[in-house]
Amino acid sequence: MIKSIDHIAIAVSDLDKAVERYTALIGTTPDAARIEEVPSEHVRVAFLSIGGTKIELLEPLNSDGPIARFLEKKGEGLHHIALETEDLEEETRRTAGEGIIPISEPSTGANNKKVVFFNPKDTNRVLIEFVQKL
Ligand SMILES: CC[C@@H](C(=O)O)C(=O)SCCNC(=O)CCNC(=O)[C@H](O)C(C)(C)COP(=O)(O)OP(=O)(O)OC[C@H]1O[C@@H](n2cnc3c(N)ncnc32)[C@H](O)[C@@H]1OP(=O)(O)O
Ligand SMILES: [Co+2]
Repeated sequence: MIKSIDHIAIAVSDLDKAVERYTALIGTTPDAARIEEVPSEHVRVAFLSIGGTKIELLEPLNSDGPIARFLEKKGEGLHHIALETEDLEEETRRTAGEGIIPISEPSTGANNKKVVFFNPKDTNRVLIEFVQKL
């Protein structure tokens, strides 16, 4: 079952500036952001909590990954929506039954969570991530 919206992700070219801007917008301070690098996705990421969900700001670590490609082609902006589930395997089996198949096998995302992505072509041109706490 999908429980909640875990995060809404925005691709940015300068993470530190984006953290300043978004914490100013939300009404908190930059030290409220949880920042980490996820080399497997070629990103540096900041999470800002809002109520029960989060904004995820994504900056490319290098020119190889999906965020670098996205910025090059589309520029900064909304990148994906992540939905939280308690059982990623069960949920992806369920979606496969509906003809919606993940792009790749589950991998480890930020905060050591298990994540999987769906092709935006299958979801009305919005990239969807499923995420499970381990
Ligand atoms: C921090 C870790 C983790 C977490 O814990 O939360 C993350 O969030 S990591 C986030 C970054 N990782 C990913 O995005 C992984 C999944 N993404 C992919 O596999 C690829 O980016 C992609 C979606 C399959 C597209 O890759 P690729 O085919 O290499 O890029 P193209 O530029 O050729 O795009 C093809 C097609 O897809 C459209 N597209 C690309 N990105 C998006 C997007 N974010 N939202 C909507 N549509 C997107 C792109 O416009 C192309 O469309 P057409 O031009 O119509 O073919
Ligand atoms: Co994400």
